[in-house]
Amino acid sequence: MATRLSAAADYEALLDKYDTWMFDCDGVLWHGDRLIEGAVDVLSILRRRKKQILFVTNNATKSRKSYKGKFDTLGVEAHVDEIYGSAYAAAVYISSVIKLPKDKKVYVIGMKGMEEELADEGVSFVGGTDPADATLKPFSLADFTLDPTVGAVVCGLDTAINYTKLSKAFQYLTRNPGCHFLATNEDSTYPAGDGLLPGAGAISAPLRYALGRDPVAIGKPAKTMLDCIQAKVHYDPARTIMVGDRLNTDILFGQNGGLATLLVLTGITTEAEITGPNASSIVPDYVTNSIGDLRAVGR
Ligand SMILES: O=C(O)[C@H](O)[C@H](O)COP(=O)(O)O
Ligand SMILES: [Mg+2]
Repeated sequence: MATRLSAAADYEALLDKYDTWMFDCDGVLWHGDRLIEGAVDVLSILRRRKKQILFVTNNATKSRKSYKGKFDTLGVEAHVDEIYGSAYAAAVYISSVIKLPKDKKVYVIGMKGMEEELADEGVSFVGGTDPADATLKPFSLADFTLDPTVGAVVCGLDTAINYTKLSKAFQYLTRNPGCHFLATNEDSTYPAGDGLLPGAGAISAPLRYALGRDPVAIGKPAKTMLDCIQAKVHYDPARTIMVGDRLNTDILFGQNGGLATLLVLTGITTEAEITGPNASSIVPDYVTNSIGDLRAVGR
């Protein structure tokens, strides 16, 4: 049963209990480019209390560096080594776990962030934001030359998705022997500034259906994301809390990692999913309406 936080003492107790605070981003800190009320104040309270802060997002559209730019633009203190996105985790997985040979490359369905993280990891890639793939012309195999050096396809949120990209990825995954099929994350929806949009999971779904094969998913709730953080940061799981808006990614990720979990209701998960007859089997330790509620502890 989740503990519903409400009194100032509830939030004060949470601050006493946890030293490391992992924050999901979309739906917790912001919607698109619009900060959620109180987010900046709460982060500065945590910093004043000398808490360790990490940002853990499944959004693969930005690299760690470009997320740092977003934080700066929004006036939120953040340091690159505090930011862990699924594009970074996917690039590290390809370079350090799969150990893709240097003469191989990745076919990217995704945006600039994925390309930047692959480049930072020294992984060659094709596709992504290449203008040649950004076409609504019918795809013809007669015009396509298979690149035998493509050893992996990585699929993330791509707001310029089209039939050409899906068809090229399909060719590599069916014709290049051993070609890895990776998804940065599988969120079904994305809490944008003014409402819900299809998420990264909705981008890889056509491929998994056409292939009859599931990708290796890198982001939350997968342990891969936590492995990526643990390789860079020391924290005590017993004194760490994951703050998120989605039960089947953020909260499950925290539970898989032995962390405490705080669900906020400013993003994907609704009240009906945590109470009543159809409540999810994924039960957070704590629930509060918004991250801004932690301002109750005072400065
Ligand atoms: O569709 C996606 O990729 C995700 O919904 C989105 O990026 C979620 O990001 P997060 O809530 O993990 O910050
Ligand atoms: Mg979120």
